[in-house]
Amino acid sequence: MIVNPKDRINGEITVPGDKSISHRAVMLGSIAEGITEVTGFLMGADCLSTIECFRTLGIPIEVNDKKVTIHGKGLLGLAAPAKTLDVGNSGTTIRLMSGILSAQSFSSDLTGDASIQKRPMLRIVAPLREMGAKIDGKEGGKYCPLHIEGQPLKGIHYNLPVASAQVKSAMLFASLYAEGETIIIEPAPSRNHTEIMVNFFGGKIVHKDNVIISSPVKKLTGQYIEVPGDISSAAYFIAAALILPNSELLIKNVGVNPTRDGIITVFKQMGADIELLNQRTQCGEPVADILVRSSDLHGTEIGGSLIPKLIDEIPVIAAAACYAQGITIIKDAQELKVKESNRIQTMVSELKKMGASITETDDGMIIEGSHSLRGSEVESYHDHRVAMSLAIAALRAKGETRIHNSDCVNISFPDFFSYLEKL
Ligand SMILES: O=C(O)C1=C[C@@H](OP(=O)(O)O)[C@@H](O)[C@H](O)C1
Ligand SMILES: C=C(OP(=O)(O)O)C(=O)O
Repeated sequence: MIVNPKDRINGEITVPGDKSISHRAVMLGSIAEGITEVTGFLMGADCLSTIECFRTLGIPIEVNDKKVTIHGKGLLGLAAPAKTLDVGNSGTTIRLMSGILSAQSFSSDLTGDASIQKRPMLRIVAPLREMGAKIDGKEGGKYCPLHIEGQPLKGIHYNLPVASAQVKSAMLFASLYAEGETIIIEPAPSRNHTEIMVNFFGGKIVHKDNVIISSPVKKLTGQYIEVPGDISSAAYFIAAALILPNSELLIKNVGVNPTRDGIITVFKQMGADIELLNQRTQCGEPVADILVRSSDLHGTEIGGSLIPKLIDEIPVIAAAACYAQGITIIKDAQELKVKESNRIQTMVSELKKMGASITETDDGMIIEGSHSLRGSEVESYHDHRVAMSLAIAALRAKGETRIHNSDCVNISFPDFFSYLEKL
């Protein structure tokens, strides 16, 4: 993809549906009784992988435009799969589904693409084993392919070693089937879409401070789910409107769950002019319209419990920080090393090619802003967030930027480049 500089973006947009919420709607819809209708579903490759996996497990799922209809068969209504479940590039799919599959009365195998095969799985394998699951994988369960032999499970008390919504959610899905309560303690709040949606389908998860208590359920009931726009996708256009002078952009219908809104906190900390309008709740999720105007950003420090609330937005924050006055320090973000690429390494190397003054650290990066970047040849490393973040950096660079392997935007935002073009 070739991106040329732009002096402003203006207008009103909506962004595609939230990826995390779309995955969970298919999973819960499949194990609920009756029909679940989902509007605003993200038709990105990751969520389509989740649909295909549940079809392989015998769940009829229809896809029409952005509406998905799931004919749920109840908690134990999934059928033994006739083939290995292929999660493609999606960490959320493999980790969350493992929680459900651990409790079934059949065996299953899960794998995915080259990137998924390098991502850590012991983080879910270990707690699921404690719950009684028979789950194994390559190198003793460190990596997929995973093999799961469904078993009766029991609730446990577990201190999460990393603030990961995927680990928490794998356990919460398993807890629906377990004997007794499952108690999870989080080191810092991570996205709570599973908790919200399980309760919306009739489950019982309570949350007090950093403790989450989930009780087993007898049944879940199909629901109508409206998926809001993904704040992780809105993030690219928020950043673009902030760094390009004379911009004003209204992004309508975006999920602003407080466990996901770290990017707004950080940009405001950097001096951004961002307003949340028309705040409301939709299927238990906070939603708003986001109004962004160009701003003179200054550097900031980002770390601690803010990191899980903006983990997927760090690449685009890094791109914006290149155009801020002064130094931005991002720390406590080691989790970036185990995403689709090592996002600390890949963002630092590619922004450097564009002339950024940016240094990799053990747990993040340090960016000295206000250097004007130059258009360059850069690489996405097949990581959708890296491709889109580089495109945003390119909008204010001098000259043309060529992003190699940019097709990976299909994972979470298939129309990303046509959005950019329209704006
Ligand atoms: O639960 C989810 O939907 C997600 C959780 C996060 O991963 P971790 O749980 O590994 O932090 C995030 O990076 C991913 O894009 C989606
Ligand atoms: C890390 C991501 O997703 P997943 O873990 O589901 O592959 C992402 O979308 O940035």
